[in-house]
Amino acid sequence: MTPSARYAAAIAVLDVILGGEPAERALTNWARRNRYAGSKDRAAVRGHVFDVLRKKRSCAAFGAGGDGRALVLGLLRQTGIDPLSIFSGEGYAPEPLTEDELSFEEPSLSEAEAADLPDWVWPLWRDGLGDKAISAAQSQRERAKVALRVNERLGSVDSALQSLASDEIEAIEHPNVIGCLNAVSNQRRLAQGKAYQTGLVELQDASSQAAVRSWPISTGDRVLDFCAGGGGKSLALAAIFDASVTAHDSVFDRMADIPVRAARARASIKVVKSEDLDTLPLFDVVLCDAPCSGSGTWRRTPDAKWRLTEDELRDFQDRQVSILESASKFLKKGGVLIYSTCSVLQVENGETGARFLNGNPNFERIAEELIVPTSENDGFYHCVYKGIY
Ligand SMILES: C[S@@+](CC[C@H](N)C(=O)[O-])C[C@H]1O[C@@H](n2cnc3c(N)ncnc32)[C@H](O)[C@@H]1O
Repeated sequence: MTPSARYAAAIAVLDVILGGEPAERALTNWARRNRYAGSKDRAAVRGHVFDVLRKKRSCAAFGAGGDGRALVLGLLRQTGIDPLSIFSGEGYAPEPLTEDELSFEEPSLSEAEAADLPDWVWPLWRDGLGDKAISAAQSQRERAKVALRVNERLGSVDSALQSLASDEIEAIEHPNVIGCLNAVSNQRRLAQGKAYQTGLVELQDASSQAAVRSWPISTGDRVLDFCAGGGGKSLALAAIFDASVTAHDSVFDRMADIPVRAARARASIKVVKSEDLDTLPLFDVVLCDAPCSGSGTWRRTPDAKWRLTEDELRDFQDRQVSILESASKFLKKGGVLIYSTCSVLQVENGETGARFLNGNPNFERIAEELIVPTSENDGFYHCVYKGIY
């Protein structure tokens, strides 16, 4: 496909997404209907679609409209690509620009438009991030890095870099987070590469890695990962602390990959059903990596940024408080309860914690950190509570 044809395809997919279809499904359906598109074409179309979704508001302002065509026009204008070179009407290119489209004046954007956030989210974002609000929002307008955690039980950073290099995957050490690498070339080879297949590296964002490393966990502690999902935190806990990790999730099937991932990492992680938790001895540490809006990771799932509603955000807080309360029942007296989200909004972070502490005065907060999203890492919040009697 020519570059113009890829943009034309992106326009078509965006129109489907704007009609209400989730982004991933719209892209998969497009690829099924257009079998001639090779893997590079699919990756390019996907890249254009996600670039637009991350910057949908500013693209609409720069493209003077809200449909796929206007959004792609707005994207090109923001990225400095001459729209005339794409909207040529030749072959499978988008139709040439109309006179209206050609008469463009640079728009003046509101703060929320420039931040590419919904109007109602912007004040919450600013309250959560203070003087970092604008830079954090800008970071969510760009593609995320591909971050890896070196499994230090299986090898060193150097051995991981060498193994990746033998598969022609170039990686560099993260500037601030120990044991974290950023894959900078041939990222699509990772999953089949030796380093990943042998468990020497695992995909995990730098902010999650930094947070896990800071937690007060000792070798041999019994840790319950109460909201384990696919097991990203369970694997990091097992690798970093050599802890005995039990994984639980209210949706058991979400943990289906944990045994395979744990075997690859040579970690021992016990996966349990909700009804079996009561039969286990109480834990030294309980982690609640709770469901949330994902506002710190919106560059990865940009359509979620535009779908979130105020009611859903309040519902998240209610669920988070209830999860903390349920999970804390499995903690030993004096144990450590850790709460984390990949959100930067106080509604889901400090406010959730305050409600939990209000109803549970037998806990005190001993540490709290909001990791601000940057080009190097996602946003992440974590808070450590200790049982005091
Ligand atoms: C943010 S995800 C967890 C991500 C995972 N810890 C990781 O690092 O890959 C939140 C998980 O919480 C689970 N969940 C939702 N409500 C829950 C509840 N009441 N009890 C336990 N888990 C719950 C969801 O099924 C989801 O898998």
